[in-house]
Amino acid sequence: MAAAASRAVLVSRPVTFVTGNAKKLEEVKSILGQSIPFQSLKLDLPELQGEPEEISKEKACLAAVQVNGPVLVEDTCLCFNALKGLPGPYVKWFLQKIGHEGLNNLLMAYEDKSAYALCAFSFALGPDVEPVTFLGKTPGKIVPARGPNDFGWDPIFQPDGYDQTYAEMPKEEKNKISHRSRALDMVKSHFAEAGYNFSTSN
Ligand SMILES: O=P(O)(O)OP(=O)(O)OP(=O)(O)OC[C@H]1O[C@@H](n2cnc3c(O)ncnc32)[C@H](O)[C@@H]1O
Ligand SMILES: [Mg+2]
Repeated sequence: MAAAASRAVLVSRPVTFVTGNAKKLEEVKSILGQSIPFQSLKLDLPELQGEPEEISKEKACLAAVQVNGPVLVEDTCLCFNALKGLPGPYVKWFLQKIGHEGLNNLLMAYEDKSAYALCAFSFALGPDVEPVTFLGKTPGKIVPARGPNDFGWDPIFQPDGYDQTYAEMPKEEKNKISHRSRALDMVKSHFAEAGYNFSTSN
């Protein structure tokens, strides 16, 4: 282990975090701080249908071709246990079409309002390199919207152990326990173990 940590792997390009979502980028910046230097690229990548891990991996492959270098992407899901994990990766379209109230109404027929937020980060060193994926999960429940409406489904997701929704929490609090920060903890460990040393001069 100590040997792995002391081995430096020089990578001639900086890591690019590719997303079309400014709010995700804001959170990733504040969670990573200076721990992983990265640049960002605003691109709305096409997304396959399927399991979160596969969608995320495929996004990384497409991003690596566009960037022609190391990329980090993520795909976020909101999964309702009563609906066997749906809407999951399709929550973006549900949110756009039926909103917070519609998402709550999907659970009207069920007593079980439990849900989980899931983030699948994928990292690829470049095109033609198999991406690695890191999953972060935060359990909670779906509630009628409370708090500022500035990021996706934050107002209707109340994490377990809290009486505030993600939207009502101070950002630093959400970032300590969120699906995104849990997945990024694993990304950080992976980078530390691999000993990557990314050039930031590109
Ligand atoms: O370009 P990408 O990175 O794909 O950005 P996106 O906005 O398309 O994001 P996703 O495909 O991952 O779809 C996830 C949906 O969930 C929303 N979302 C993502 N993370 C969230 C979070 O932490 N809290 C609330 N909503 C979130 C996001 O706005 C989308 O509507
Ligand atoms: Mg997307």
